[in-house]
Amino acid sequence: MKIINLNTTFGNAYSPVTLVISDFDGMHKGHQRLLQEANSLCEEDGTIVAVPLPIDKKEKVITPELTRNKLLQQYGVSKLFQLSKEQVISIKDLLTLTINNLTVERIIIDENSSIDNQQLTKSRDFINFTQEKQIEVISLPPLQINQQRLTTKLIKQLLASGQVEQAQALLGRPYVVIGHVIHGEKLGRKLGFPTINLGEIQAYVIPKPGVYFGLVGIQQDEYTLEYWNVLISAGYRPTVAGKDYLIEAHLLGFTGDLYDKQVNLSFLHFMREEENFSDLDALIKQMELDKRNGERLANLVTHPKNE
Ligand SMILES: Cc1cc2nc3c(=O)[nH]c(=O)nc-3n(C[C@H](O)[C@H](O)[C@H](O)COP(=O)(O)O)c2cc1C
Ligand SMILES: Nc1ncnc2c1ncn2[C@@H]1O[C@H](COP(=O)(O)OP(=O)(O)O)[C@@H](O)[C@H]1O
Repeated sequence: MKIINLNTTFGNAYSPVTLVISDFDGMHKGHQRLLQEANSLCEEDGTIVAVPLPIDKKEKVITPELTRNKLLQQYGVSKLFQLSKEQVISIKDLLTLTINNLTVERIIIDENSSIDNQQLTKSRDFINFTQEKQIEVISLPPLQINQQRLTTKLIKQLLASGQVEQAQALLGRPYVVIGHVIHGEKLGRKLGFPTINLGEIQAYVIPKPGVYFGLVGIQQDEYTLEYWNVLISAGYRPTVAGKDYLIEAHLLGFTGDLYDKQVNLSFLHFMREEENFSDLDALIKQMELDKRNGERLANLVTHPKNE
């Protein structure tokens, strides 16, 4: 997938194209449907260009840029119009620039996409502009799941309440956080439960504090990924007077050194609330119980390691 920066003028080199417009945060089933529609309408050699609408920089996201772009590519997008981090531009100017730089045959758009709190497809400017350029506009309504509109906000709410299975159903894949293993307080090993601590995860939506069952993928090299069942502790660690929200994971049955490795952590099942234990012995006792419960769950799931 080619990433096109909007500072460049491209003339009509890529004509004709289908633009798919959305915020694409989460790349959930609603986003996937927009791209499926684009794939089914495009000729064999038709080009699908994604235009991610900017997200408020303060907002936590489900899929940071790298993950989102990888998924866009998997769903058949061949070019991505993207703003650099420093670029500040209105949605209107973003669309004008994009459309002026390409020969756009059609636009597939999320009906909910809005500009200045107004539905984009209802905005006079958008209607006039697309009519003037004779661009077909296909506006798709949001998917309805159990009488609820499928939105990124809904998935964020599910994660905030620990409902990771429901989030997984709407994403079409588990909620995954990717980070590097950093050093912590080195207490885990003394308790008999060493944990990899994930760094560089500030951009992510944080799931409800608690203990989860999950899966970790460890990137060994470009071609090798290893999977392990994990107990994830996500939260503030009140028992050891932790301050910041932290995501850490104990790999079931693993020994070895994982510092600095890149890992992806899938949240599969919420096991229990995070507790403030009166002492470390009480915490260890509970972690041993978590381990037995985790091992039971591990026997219920299949994943690449077992296949
Ligand atoms: C399975 C598991 C369950 C945990 N549950 C709690 C908990 O309920 N409350 C808490 O304060 N910390 C909990 N923790 C976090 C531990 O306090 C933390 O892993 C320990 O302080 C080691 O930290 P370190 O990795 O910085 O050495 C849990 C950790 C694991 C692995
Ligand atoms: N089963 C395991 N699960 C997680 N980490 C393990 C495991 N076995 C060994 N390790 C190693 O131990 C480290 C965690 O030990 P810990 O005492 O919790 O230190 P820290 O506080 O730096 O995370 C991990 O980063 C990893 O390199």
